[in-house]
Amino acid sequence: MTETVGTTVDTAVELRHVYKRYTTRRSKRGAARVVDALHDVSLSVARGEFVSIVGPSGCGKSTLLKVLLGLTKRTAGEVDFGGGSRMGMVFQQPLLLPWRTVTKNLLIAQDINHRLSDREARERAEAMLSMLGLEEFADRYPGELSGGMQQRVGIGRALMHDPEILLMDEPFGALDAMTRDQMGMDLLNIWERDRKTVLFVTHSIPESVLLSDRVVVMTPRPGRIAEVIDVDLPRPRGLENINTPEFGAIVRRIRVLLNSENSAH
Ligand SMILES: Nc1ncnc2c1ncn2[C@@H]1O[C@H](COP(=O)(O)OP(=O)(O)OP(=O)(O)O)[C@@H](O)[C@H]1O
Repeated sequence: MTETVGTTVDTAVELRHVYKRYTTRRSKRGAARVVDALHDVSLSVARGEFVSIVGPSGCGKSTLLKVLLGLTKRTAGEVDFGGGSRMGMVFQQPLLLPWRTVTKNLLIAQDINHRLSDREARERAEAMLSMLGLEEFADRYPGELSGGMQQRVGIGRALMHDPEILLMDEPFGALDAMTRDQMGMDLLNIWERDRKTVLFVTHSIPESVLLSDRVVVMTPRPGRIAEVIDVDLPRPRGLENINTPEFGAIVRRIRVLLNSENSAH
């Protein structure tokens, strides 16, 4: 591994002392409202690493992803992308266009920027559908798919342009518990294949432990990093891991951390 100053070439993204303050416009009577969403966040994510972010509602998890995406400007600090900054984003809702078929939904970005030849794009969409187990649904419309299938299309769409980093904001939050577990396993399978760097926001501590190499635990607003927990459970992992004492111990540790951070405020 070649070292450069501060980062290694194997760093996918590094945040250094990142702050985000939202300032809402002054209303007729009141003063401008200020919300400190991120406070001195420093984090280095290695290429191919799966990192989850957990923390209480409103602590700045989505803001962190938005800062990385460039959807919102950080107030201070630095962000470095070591291996390229092409990102794919998956939201809680799959946000598919109901009037386009599954294949055409995968091809949305292609139809806008024509980065690939149409043939290449079509082939990639086909390969994506087969990886997601959705070949038979290529010509169906989103409304004909279950919630889990729709979200799988959402993940496929984010992967279509081979992003260096996959950002996921509560991607399984709208699914029922069983589908959610299954989607976690599907995501792990996809990840085991090409080891994308993943930043995954979730409210579920077991989900974060099952999927991740490390779990970033954040404090209530303004979001700081309370601690980063290593999940050194062997891979490949499966749902049966959840019942092991090692798994339970890590879940408990994160829960205790979140509770103590909550009560400190
Ligand atoms: N565009 C905005 N303008 C003003 N304040 C904002 C804006 N976006 C977010 N905030 C505030 O910043 C704080 C952090 O929000 P954020 O959505 O990042 O939290 P979160 O941890 O993702 O929350 P949740 O878990 O509930 O989704 C919240 O207090 C929120 O109200």
